[in-house]
Amino acid sequence: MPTKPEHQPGPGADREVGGPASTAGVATDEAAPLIEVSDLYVHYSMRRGPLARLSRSRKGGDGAVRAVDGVSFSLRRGEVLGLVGESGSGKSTLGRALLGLVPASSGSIRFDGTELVGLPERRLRPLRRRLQMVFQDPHASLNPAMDVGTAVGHPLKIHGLGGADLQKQVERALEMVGLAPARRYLNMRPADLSGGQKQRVVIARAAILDPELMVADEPVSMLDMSVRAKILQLLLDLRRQLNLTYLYITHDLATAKLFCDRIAIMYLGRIVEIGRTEEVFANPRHPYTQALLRAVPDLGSRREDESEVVAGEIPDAARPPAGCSYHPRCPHAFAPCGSEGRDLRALLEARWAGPGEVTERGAGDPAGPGVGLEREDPARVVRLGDLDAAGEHLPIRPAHGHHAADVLRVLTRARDDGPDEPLWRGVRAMREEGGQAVVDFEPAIDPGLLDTGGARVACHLFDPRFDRSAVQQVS
Ligand SMILES: Nc1ncnc2c1ncn2[C@@H]1O[C@H](COP(=O)(O)OP(=O)(O)OP(=O)(O)O)[C@@H](O)[C@H]1O
Repeated sequence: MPTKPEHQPGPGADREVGGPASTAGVATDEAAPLIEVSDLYVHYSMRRGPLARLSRSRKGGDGAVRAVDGVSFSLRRGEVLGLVGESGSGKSTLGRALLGLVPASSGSIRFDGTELVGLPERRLRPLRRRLQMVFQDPHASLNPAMDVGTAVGHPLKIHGLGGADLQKQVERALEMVGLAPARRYLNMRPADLSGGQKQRVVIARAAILDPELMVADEPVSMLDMSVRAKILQLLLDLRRQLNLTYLYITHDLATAKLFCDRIAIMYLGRIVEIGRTEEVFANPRHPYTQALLRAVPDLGSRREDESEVVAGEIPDAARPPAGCSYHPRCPHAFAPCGSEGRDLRALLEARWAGPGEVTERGAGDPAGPGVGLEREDPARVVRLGDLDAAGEHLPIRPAHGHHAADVLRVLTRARDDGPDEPLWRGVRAMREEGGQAVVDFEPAIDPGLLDTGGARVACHLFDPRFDRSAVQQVS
């Protein structure tokens, strides 16, 4: 059973069909998107093995890592789209899926009109020449025993394109990536090259096939600062020379700003914001985009508080949060975003880890009724494991020796001490029923990408169906 409802698009949450400069709708080959991704899911099954059992028993998920969880976008020819997000957001998986390196679980990837999902390997093989990837670590991408000339010529041979002029093509490719004169490099091995030179060889090896789409997965993040801009410039030069289209995968917004026409911000398998680079940087809309931008020192104009980066950790993709996946970290989360038991548990545990406080012991407390200065360990009163259950109505059993009223006391105190915690905006009621405390949450609604007149954003703050007044008071 999925732990999260399938994507429920909000109004205007139709597919992303090309950037603002897109000529979608004009019936020419130039105007047609090179890549069109629709409702793509890539889940890694963890059905077997001890890790899967642990994952299922602890978290109650279906055991699948939802690495890409309903993604739609398109890419025009010659466009550079940046895919930005923290580690674990699903960027690499999405990039690999476009090239058929990991199988899609469902959805569609149309490349120049051909559906790639479900295409048999023998029909995918000829297309691979047109789809290339550059990885983060040039050292790991090259065989240390293979000289540069052989490495760069290798893909031509594999695709049966290595004719009599193979050597000339290799030299041309090397010179195209700035390794000139090419003859000087042909017999070198990776160990003879700097990091930047190695990445140039890797790029030459991809470019020699005259590809149309290049997925560049963190292509400069392992290089010295001094060469990063040069490699990015090289990729831009190749775009012009070869009419290349790029999907540029990075966690680094500063390079994305330099390199990309459009930016897609990815969070836990979803695109949460997509728009023209200038627009996203000048007016970030999604709270996650805003937090990412604040965390980039180079983009200091938006940085209000040194300590304010993206709070908390990216959640487990095997069991994404209810509603908006970003809600547990979002200071603006409100009723529809999806408060749930896990958020309550995190809040109680954080309180317990905080400074001591005056607590009132209930009649059933083993220490006897009274008042004391101590840390209030919620586990003494509440069966914390009950808080891990999903659903709008959360029954919570009192711990041994306690009553439902004690549980409600703990919860009420937590709320009174921090009424502005976004979690409480999603709590409709706390009540007693059949000897248990029950927390009723507001229904969690999964946000779809909404048109905001600039970027498209998956955030309920931009959905006119919802009353944001509770949020405005605190933001
Ligand atoms: N082969 C795999 N089997 C199971 N889970 C995987 C596999 N590859 C990636 N994952 C999981 O899928 C999710 C997305 O990972 P992915 O590498 O695509 O993210 P990313 O944003 O590219 O992160 P990074 O920047 O660290 O590479 C993560 O939870 C990751 O642990």
